[in-house]
Amino acid sequence: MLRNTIYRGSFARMMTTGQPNIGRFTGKPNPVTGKYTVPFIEGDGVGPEISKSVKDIFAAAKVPIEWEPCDVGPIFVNGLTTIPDAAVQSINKHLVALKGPLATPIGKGHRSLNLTLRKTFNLFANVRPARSVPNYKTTYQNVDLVLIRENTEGEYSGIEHVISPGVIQSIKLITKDASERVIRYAFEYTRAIGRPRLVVVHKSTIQRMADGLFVNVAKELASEYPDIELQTELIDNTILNVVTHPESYTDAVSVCPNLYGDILSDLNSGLSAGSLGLTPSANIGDKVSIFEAVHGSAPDIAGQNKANPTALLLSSVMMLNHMGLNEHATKIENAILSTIASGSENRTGDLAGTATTSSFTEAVINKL
Ligand SMILES: NC(=O)C1=CN([C@@H]2O[C@H](COP(=O)(O)OP(=O)(O)OC[C@H]3O[C@@H](n4cnc5c(N)ncnc54)[C@H](O)[C@@H]3O)[C@@H](O)[C@H]2O)C=CC1
Ligand SMILES: O=C(O)CCC(=O)C(=O)O
Repeated sequence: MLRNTIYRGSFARMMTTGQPNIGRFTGKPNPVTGKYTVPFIEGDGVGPEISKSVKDIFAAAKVPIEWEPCDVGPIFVNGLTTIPDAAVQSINKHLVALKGPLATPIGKGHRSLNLTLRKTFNLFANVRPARSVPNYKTTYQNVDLVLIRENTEGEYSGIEHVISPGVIQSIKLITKDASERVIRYAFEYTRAIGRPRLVVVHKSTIQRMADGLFVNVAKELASEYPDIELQTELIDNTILNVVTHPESYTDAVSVCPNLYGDILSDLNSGLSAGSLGLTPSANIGDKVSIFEAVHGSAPDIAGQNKANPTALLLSSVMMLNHMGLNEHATKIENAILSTIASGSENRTGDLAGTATTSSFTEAVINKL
């Protein structure tokens, strides 16, 4: 009974009671202050602006969290991109972090720090829910999509070679271990939020060995989850179905290899909100988890007080639920959703409103 009611009517609240058995938070508050320490990577571009919004709202809501600034500025070790030891130690100590967007230079300089973080902490599953906001009308209504993306390999393995001038080989690495880890998590997650269906999105007609392995692992694991119906779907069919009938996925969780998940989740954001500014995510590992917005550093609007902080705020709500601070999560989530629903003067430009990052933040604080 509980399983069918957990996810309904809430945005990003699926982790409240229905915690999967994998990747649970084991951190403890400081025994003296009663507060949890959470490393905060504010990020680039709009990162500092939307991070300030989170900090202001958390302070107003009296959330028992102390932020620890976390610098992940790139360091090169034997030519490989890595992050400072202090950041690794802080995140390993506190077992959780909140992260703003990190920009990646194109074609030169350091490798993506987003990927480096996911690899460093083995954050194997990226949970990306995309839901319509109640009373905020977009082209599509009642969209409620949950996507889990493999987060450590696939096309993001960073293995590329020049075979000969003008010929590049880029390797999509798929391993049984990583596939098993994310698909098992996806089964557990589907069960925990009370959905009856897990859809494996793939292209094994073409990527016969790589996606074939991913699909076969799912089929093998399915016998351990007789309460969940496993379906497989070619990615091109998924794209068409999700655009024409997004409501047909409201009883399902989807899981897919890395790049498909990156692309599909932006599509899901567009369908649910018409913007990237609302979609949160959780990068889950066995020990550590890092929460971040799906969007990037939005350099086109950085420093202009225009960014929508909701995606990072909802990521922080997912984090609070993950940490068991459910009441604070619900309070902040409700304040955000009712602010967005309250009219265009309280919505940022990406939602066709006139609010600034700071006026939206004020409005949320007034609704706490
Ligand atoms: N997880 C991460 O930290 C990610 C980082 N990136 C990095 O971000 C940089 C910019 O990437 P883009 O491809 O331009 O994608 P982007 O997500 O930064 O921006 C795409 C479009 O969405 C808008 N947008 C994004 N977030 C918004 C917000 N909170 N409020 C209002 N509008 C918003 C932007 O203004 C832009 O028009 C790149 O360096 C990229 O590597 C990109 C995606 C994810
Ligand atoms: O790291 C980047 O530059 C982009 C990362 C990204 O799009 C993602 O995987 O979320």
